[in-house]
Amino acid sequence: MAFTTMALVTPRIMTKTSFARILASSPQLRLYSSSSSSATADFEDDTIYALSTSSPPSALAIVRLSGPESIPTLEKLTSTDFKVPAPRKMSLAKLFHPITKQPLDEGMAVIFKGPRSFTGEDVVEFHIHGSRGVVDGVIEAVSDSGLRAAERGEFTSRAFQNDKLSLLEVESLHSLLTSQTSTQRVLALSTSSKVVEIYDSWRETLIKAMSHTEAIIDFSSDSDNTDLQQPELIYGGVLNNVIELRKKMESHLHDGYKGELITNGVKVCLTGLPNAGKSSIINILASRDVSIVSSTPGTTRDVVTVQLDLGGVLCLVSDTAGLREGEDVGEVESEGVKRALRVREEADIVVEVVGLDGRDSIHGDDGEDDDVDLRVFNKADLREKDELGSSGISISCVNGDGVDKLIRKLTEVVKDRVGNVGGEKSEKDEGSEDIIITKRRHREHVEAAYEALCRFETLAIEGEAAVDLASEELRVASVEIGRIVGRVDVEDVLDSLFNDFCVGK
Ligand SMILES: Nc1nc2c(ncn2[C@@H]2O[C@H](COP(=O)(O)OP(=O)(O)OP(=O)(O)O)[C@@H](O)[C@H]2O)c(=O)[nH]1
Ligand SMILES: [Mg+2]
Repeated sequence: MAFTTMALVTPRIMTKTSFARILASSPQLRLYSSSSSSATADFEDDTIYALSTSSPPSALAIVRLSGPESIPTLEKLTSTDFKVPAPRKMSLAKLFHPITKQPLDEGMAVIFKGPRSFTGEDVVEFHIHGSRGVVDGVIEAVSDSGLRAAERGEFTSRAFQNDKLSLLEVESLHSLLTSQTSTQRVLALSTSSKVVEIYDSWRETLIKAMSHTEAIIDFSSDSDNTDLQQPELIYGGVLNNVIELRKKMESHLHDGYKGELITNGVKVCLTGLPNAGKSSIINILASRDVSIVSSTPGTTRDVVTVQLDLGGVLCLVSDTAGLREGEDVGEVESEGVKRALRVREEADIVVEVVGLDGRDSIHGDDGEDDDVDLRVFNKADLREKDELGSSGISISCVNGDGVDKLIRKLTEVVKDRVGNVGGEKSEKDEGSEDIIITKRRHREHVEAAYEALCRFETLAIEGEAAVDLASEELRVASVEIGRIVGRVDVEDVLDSLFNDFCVGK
């Protein structure tokens, strides 16, 4: 699939006369220094530093230190009459190189005493001017003071190691740092502490249930109690608690994949017959020529995908080959059609573009393709007014008629698919416990826990005979839930996660 490297674009409603072009530049997380090794492998108790803001030049920059030598380093870089400020209070600081005594900058310094800091260690932040000269000078001075350059994500990794953040909160932070749209931002901000609390409470329920079943195992070995054949008597309230939890997991899993859609982007496929105007439409939506337009039917072969921001939701909109078959269709076009069908199949939203060849369907015949979410009748400029039916949306890529309506309608369909994330909360929603799954990893663990609880219920019916196997299923479920938050063996996840962070975070 060809994927354009263009920035995320918010399509602008276009008028007939104004085909405004917007080339928004997406915020790039540039690295000041390049480092590829993971921060988690050899976590040490030394003091680290990094530029936490983007590469110079900028108006201001932040150099951050973490570890036992942070505050002594601040003292080394300032004059003898400098008073280390109280924690969390900004103080003006004239900075000098500790050896050459060359002036570096007049900036601000703030300290955070561990454990009340982001990393849980002593942290110092220099808020300095963002020119290369100043930034390089301060970095060099800090390095000459004996501190080590931080690895990618090492500040966050220390926060995790020091129990300041759970794995799930680290993931949310990463989502926040990489968010491109308002819904991604809102989702990232809403999936940290509240979600941790819920998963932790599930795990607690499971651990309590497990301690009960373990007690039954111990008790049953030196007892000839005949009641032990009846599940209700053996498991008491535990069985009900587990069933209730299993149901909660079930509804949690049936969330329409909204979180994953918001995180990964809603896949929108433009499909239709050759020459209908699919490429013309994607170019209008992207505000640039990403796909070749020509009067020759069968022009598009490869899938061309652009990222769009539709109503605050990241969308991956794909232009695909016109669908046709027959003797005239050569090998290459045929492959294009295959790819087009695959993309259509995998899409979250299918938009069918109808050109002049699809005239018949304009009068309300929605066709037989029930996978189509939106039908767009293109080339309105070439149709008679009375030929324009009521079904779908009528547009013209030549004069811009209906394009604003198309963008509004498409945005509506997309927002319908992802629900109200990022929207205003109704009174009913206030305080609601509903959480949505944002990552495939989380879903897999909830699914595994859910399956273990289903097996538990089946085993529970067998009474005492299967109580040890049933107990094992509770253990499996609790481990799976523990893995989401990062309470149990998560080393494999950590390495790749911290490697995805930028230096300075
Ligand atoms: N008059 C008119 N011509 C249009 C309109 N939209 C597209 N065209 C023309 O129709 C032809 C086909 O447009 P494309 O956008 O390449 O169509 P396509 O659906 O991508 O075609 P394939 O890639 O072959 O499947 C080109 O000559 C366009 O200039 C329209 O709204 N009005
Ligand atoms: Mg095309």
